[in-house]
Amino acid sequence: MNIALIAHDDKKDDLVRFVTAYLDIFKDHTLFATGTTGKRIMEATQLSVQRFQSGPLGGDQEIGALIAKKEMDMVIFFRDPLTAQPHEPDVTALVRLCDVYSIPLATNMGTAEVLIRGMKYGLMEWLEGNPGENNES
Ligand SMILES: O=C(CO)COP(=O)(O)O
Repeated sequence: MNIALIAHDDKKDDLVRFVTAYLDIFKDHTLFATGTTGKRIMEATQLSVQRFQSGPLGGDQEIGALIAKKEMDMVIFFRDPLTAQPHEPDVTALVRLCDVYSIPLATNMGTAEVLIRGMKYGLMEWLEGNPGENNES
């Protein structure tokens, strides 16, 4: 599966810890990330991550473009609900595209745990190879 990993600054440590805890799962998937998040993950793990621009410089939109092209299967985006982001419209657009294409999206650790455990037990099979399939028009 193609998985996007994104975290706002105050949540980056949490995401690095999360990815490290589930390394045995993430290593079998193709990972994408916004610039700084991807750098942090690669520094902390042996994982290869395709990095885009930093979020404020367009990284969220680049990941959104992959969703629109049906090339993304899951988004794990640890948002910081307590800090205003200069690129909030980009964040909203990314979340919206996940809804448009029915892409599983975790915006916090609790939901991410459920998604990753779901993957482990094969609950995401309906998605494989068919991102956004149910929104074909
Ligand atoms: O701002 C972000 C998401 O909106 C994340 O971007 P970075 O990973 O480059 O910090």
